[in-house]
Amino acid sequence: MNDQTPAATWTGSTPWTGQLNLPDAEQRAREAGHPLVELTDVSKEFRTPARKLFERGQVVRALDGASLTIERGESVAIVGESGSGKTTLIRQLLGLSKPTTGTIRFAGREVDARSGDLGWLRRRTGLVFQDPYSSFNPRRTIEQSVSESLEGAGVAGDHGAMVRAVLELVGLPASAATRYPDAFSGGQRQRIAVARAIVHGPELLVGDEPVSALDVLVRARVLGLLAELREEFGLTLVTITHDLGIVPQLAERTVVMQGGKIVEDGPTAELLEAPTHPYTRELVASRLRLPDTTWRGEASAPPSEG
Ligand SMILES: Nc1ncnc2c1ncn2[C@@H]1O[C@H](COP(=O)(O)OP(=O)(O)OP(=O)(O)O)[C@@H](O)[C@H]1O
Repeated sequence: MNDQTPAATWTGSTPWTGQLNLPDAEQRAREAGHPLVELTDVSKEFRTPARKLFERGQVVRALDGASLTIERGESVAIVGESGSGKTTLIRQLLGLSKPTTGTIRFAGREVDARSGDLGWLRRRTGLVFQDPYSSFNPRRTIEQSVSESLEGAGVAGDHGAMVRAVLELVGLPASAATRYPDAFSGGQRQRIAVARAIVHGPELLVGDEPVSALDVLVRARVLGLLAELREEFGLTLVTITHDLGIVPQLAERTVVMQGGKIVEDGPTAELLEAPTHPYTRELVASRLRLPDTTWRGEASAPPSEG
């Protein structure tokens, strides 16, 4: 089977039950006045290991006073050079790491990474990693891997049926559930990674370079899938990318990071057309000068579907 399937055309017979986990009317009313995500003056410092005895390691300020508000249903791209703090920002946002200073709120509720009780946030968020090859355990079936999100979010019910339904939702046959990752091409694995990130019905889907390992055609299809999921289920998307070329298709709003700071934040079209910060101007200019350097062929041949 090659990756020709149109994005998010759900033709399965089992309804995708992930959406049943969304907040009920009472909770929605309680949260109505709050943005989905709110970072206020968030900084994160790391201390690098000391090289000599009695010496203290150096402090790296990975995030420096970042404030960001994301409303429900928005799609936001986060761009910036390597080391600018993009991953650190989303790790704070998902409660995977505690900021040194500042606060993070999700739907008005404070995210405390040390509370040990972030099940509520796991249920409401999903994450897609960059590498479709290393992000799956080769010894676990697709059903086992995708089910992990349901277990992590504490979702009750028939996990097998939920996995099959979500696989169909992302354009794969339900029979993919019983196969192993090496049966799938890079693009198909990224569809499965999307399935794993949404199976439990999150409202926020975060992607850390989710398409940068894919060739241009497959990349466009996976971006199309994300756009359709957003439209159909009202998902909020936050996506890190190095590639300014995909930003117009991906997000109507772009946040530019440099040295741990958010240096520009605005509508994508305006930001690319008339960047105001010198660093954004530099990024846009270098994009225009360079060919598409991230192009790569698919690393495995498309398998045949028996
Ligand atoms: N656990 C850590 N310990 C020490 N320094 C860290 C740690 N995590 C991140 N850093 C440093 O913080 C800075 C920001 O890193 P981060 O990974 O957030 O950047 P990035 O923009 O996501 O980069 P890339 O695009 O390469 O993934 C970098 O200087 C990085 O070396």
